[in-house]
Amino acid sequence: MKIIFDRNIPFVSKPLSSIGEAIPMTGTEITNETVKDADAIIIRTRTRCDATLLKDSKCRFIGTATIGTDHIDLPYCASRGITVANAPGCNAPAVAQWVLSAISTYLGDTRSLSDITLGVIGAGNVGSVLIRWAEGLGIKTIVNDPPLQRQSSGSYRFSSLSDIADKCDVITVHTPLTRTGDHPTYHLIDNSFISNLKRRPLILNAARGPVTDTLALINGLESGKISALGIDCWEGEPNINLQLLEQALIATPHIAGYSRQGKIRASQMVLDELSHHLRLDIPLSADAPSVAPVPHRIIPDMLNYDILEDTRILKSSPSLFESLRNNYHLREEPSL
Ligand SMILES: NC(=O)c1ccc[n+]([C@@H]2O[C@H](COP(=O)([O-])OP(=O)(O)OC[C@H]3O[C@@H](n4cnc5c(N)ncnc54)[C@H](O)[C@@H]3O)[C@@H](O)[C@H]2O)c1
Ligand SMILES: O=C(O)[C@H](O)[C@H](O)COP(=O)(O)O
Repeated sequence: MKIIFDRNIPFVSKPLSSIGEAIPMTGTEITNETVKDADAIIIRTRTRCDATLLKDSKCRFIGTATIGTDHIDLPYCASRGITVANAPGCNAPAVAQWVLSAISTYLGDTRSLSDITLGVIGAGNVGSVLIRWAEGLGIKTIVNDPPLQRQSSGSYRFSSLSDIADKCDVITVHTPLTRTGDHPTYHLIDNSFISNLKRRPLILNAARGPVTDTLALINGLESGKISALGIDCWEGEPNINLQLLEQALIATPHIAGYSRQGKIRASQMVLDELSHHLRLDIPLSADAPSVAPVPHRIIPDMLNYDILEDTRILKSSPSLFESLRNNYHLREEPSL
């Protein structure tokens, strides 16, 4: 059994070595040539899994230690009988921590959290933790999620995007990146949405860069329709738009989900899925300490994340985008 894994995924090396030849590689070393004779690969968002990578490979399992799967050509994998597993929700609390820290930083001492209305677009794993924590902190929330609404889930009172544009002081996106289907999210936040904003909101993107249109964000800031931006996910990463970087209040190198707990959960989830795929009697266990349950509610003191320090570092060294991610100190999530 040969398994190739991204060397930046913590806590998997030992367990994988216990079941076969486990080879660590950087995301860019994982190529068609190197995966040809691999049975399984364990990757991050930095390895694009499509025909170019997988053609003529014997790989039948892809585990991505991430929430997002937009770097994987799912139809192609299905057509080749390749099982794909991700880590749903693994780092949702870390992203919620990033959003609430961004909002606190934006408000400073001038307004309190209970003064604002937060628009959450996408109420899945990340959005739902964020909504619960935000409401516990006294923030009013307005939720938009047409696919969830269509399933007539009773969890939220759903609103339209135009309601969000009308009523929100902060707007944050937590959708997958999709280009097809009934509700595509590519450039969901575009010139037309921004032209309808009524309250000069802070706009946050810790989902995927192309969910917001970079030029529309810059125009919105310059025209005064938007009062500030917080960007963790960028179009064209790692070659990000330097004007957007300069103008954003919060600017981080796609590390909103980078908590110690999130990484442990992600590693354990992909190992569980690999165990299932291989029908191992004893599931693989991540070589990591256990993680406390996610708190139902948090208090402001539990946010304790200096998002401006991460912003300062990226603004001073944008060309190090990828290396800042690879060497990021893993944050502690809010915990009781
Ligand atoms: N910045 C980071 O480090 C980081 C970390 C984790 C996840 N993410 C990204 O955050 C996003 C959300 O992750 P998640 O785990 O909550 O995903 P999820 O699949 O659990 O939830 C996404 C929600 O978005 C909704 N949605 C889909 N299309 C929509 C549309 N057009 N308008 C409104 N809502 C729509 C879905 O119905 C779903 O409820 C993903 O893009 C993921 O890749 C980023
Ligand atoms: O999809 C996710 O889970 C996040 O975007 C994740 O934090 C990206 O992590 P990476 O690919 O850098 O490990």
